[in-house]
Amino acid sequence: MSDKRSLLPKADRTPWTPLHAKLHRTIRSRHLFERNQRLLIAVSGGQDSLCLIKILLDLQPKWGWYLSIAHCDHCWRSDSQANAKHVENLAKNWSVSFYLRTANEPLKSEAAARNWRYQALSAIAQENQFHCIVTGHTASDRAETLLYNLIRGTGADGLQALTWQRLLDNSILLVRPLLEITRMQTGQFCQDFLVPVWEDSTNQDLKFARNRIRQNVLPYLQENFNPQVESVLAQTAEILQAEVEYLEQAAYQLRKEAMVTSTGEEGNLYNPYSIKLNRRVLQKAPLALQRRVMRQVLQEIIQSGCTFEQIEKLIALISAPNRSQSDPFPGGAIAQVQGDWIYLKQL
Ligand SMILES: Nc1ncnc2c1ncn2[C@@H]1O[C@H](COP(=O)(O)OP(=O)(O)OP(=O)(O)O)[C@@H](O)[C@H]1O
Repeated sequence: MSDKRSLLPKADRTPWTPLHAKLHRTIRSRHLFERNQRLLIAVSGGQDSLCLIKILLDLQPKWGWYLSIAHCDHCWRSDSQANAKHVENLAKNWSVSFYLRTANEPLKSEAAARNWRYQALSAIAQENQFHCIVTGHTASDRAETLLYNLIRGTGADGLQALTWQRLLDNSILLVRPLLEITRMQTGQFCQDFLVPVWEDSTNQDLKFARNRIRQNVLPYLQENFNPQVESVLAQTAEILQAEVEYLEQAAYQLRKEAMVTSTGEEGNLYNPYSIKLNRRVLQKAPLALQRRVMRQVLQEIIQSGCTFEQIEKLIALISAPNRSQSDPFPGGAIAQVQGDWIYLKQL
């Protein structure tokens, strides 16, 4: 494995800007990266990820990172191959190693494309000893995600969905260092320093909900309610992130307590076939934590997301008469009250 540092010749570096200073500060204060770390940067060719890689290349001499670029060709658009070539050429110009993954067949939906992309990026990272994948999600993406999930009804967890760091399935860390920088700022940066952005034609396509939020809803809110709507929504996501983390930890503790049997023996937290919850313990807890415990438990037995109604059915059992039981949940499990306990069983 070559460990040639990706170091831009001085002439190719952009001058130090407030955006450089901001990102440098964010990385340091949030401990996003360490010195000399190997970082795999996911570059679509759009303004956000190009701004990201350009600034990271400029910061590289201070941090000693080894930077590489990964691009995923979804085969979605007629120009996707040309897009990939464009990113490859930029990587070559910047003397950065480049990894490409191409989908075997066109991906049908945004969600399918995203899933495939994270799998592809993880595979590249794993094969090439990167423990960290870096994406160009911005404060604007955060605001859009918050609005999108609010409309879908995901609750606080969905509203804080774009976090600074997230562990992917294979223990590779996904890091999003641009969450305090808006799309307006990345666009201005690329324009000022002639960064050749590849315009993604699907960004204009209003058949995608996210584009309608970006192009119709947010400008409307900006004009008619609050010119700073994007920043305040991103800030709300930041606040919610800490609150959700706190509540999830508290719920985990409560669940542990509720699973301890009268003999002091601990129920198996991870075995969906042996879940029993103590109603006396749950009755004393606030509703917010009761709901989170029930959601954690349900997700394990259903093996996917659960609905508000399903959670509320379980909540009702906390104070229901003895022998009450729920209707079967998807997958066939039911919940049943036996004295102080709620048992969750596969039928
Ligand atoms: N085809 C791709 N190949 C590699 N990384 C990608 C690709 N598409 C998106 N990403 C990564 O995911 C981030 C967010 O993706 P999203 O779809 O919101 O961005 P985009 O509008 O396609 O492009 P950009 O964020 O670069 O302007 C990007 O900033 C980039 O880091």
